[in-house]
Amino acid sequence: MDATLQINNLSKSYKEKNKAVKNVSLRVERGEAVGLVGESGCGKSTLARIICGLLKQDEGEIIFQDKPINLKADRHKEYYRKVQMVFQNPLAVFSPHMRIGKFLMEPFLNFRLMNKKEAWEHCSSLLKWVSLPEEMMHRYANELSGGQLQRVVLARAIGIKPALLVCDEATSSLDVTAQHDIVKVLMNLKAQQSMSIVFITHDLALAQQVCQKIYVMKDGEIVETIQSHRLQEAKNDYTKSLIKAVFTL
Ligand SMILES: Nc1ncnc2c1ncn2[C@@H]1O[C@H](COP(=O)(O)OP(=O)(O)OP(=O)(O)O)[C@@H](O)[C@H]1O
Repeated sequence: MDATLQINNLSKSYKEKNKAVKNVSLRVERGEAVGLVGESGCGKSTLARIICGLLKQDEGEIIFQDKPINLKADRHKEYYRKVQMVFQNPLAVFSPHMRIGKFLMEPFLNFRLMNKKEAWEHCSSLLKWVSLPEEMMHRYANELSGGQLQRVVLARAIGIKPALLVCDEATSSLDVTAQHDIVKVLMNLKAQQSMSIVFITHDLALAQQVCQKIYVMKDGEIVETIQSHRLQEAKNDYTKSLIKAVFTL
């Protein structure tokens, strides 16, 4: 398989936190969904922000579609299009009085991928893709629920056909039904497109549902890599404790 993303020996410290990410290596194949699972504070978001080019690593290398990433160089615009991110809180993404249509159309117009009419039509069809009615193009963000807004965010991210989608606790703020809707969209995506997904969560059961492969992270390090269907064969004690917590529930 071709790798969409290869990370080699990545480390990052903050002034207040030495080695929030320690010597992390991981690989995401084309069309593969990979889970990054660990408790709060283990470094998942730091890693996500580095992958998305929002933060610079101290050490290590990111190879995207066979080329090392240097975001200072002229490839950054292309990178920001090819790598899309969905964060935990959709409310933080919208200003309340922004129309959904305007929000959805923005990247297509900014990247000059379409004219206004084409973008409108394309975005209306994206809404259908995430099971929202087309008339929502006219609605304001503050008229939608958190789950509906997150589906809009997801529609925009996948609409420009990124090679890599990074979901950082994208379902954590949602109720179970809304969470299920988002997972359904991701599963459909995986089935229909060759997009790769990095799915970041503290919820091992959810990661197992969405991903083929899971990286377990603790205190900034990857402590185990395991295929989702082989979770029961986990060797690392921390992974075992996460599994036990799921089954206790
Ligand atoms: N901007 C920052 N400045 C200083 N320390 C930070 C900063 N961002 C994160 N940290 C610290 O780095 C460590 C890793 O944080 P990070 O947010 O990456 O973890 P996480 O696994 O995503 O946790 P959560 O799920 O709670 O967001 C934590 O100890 C955190 O306090």
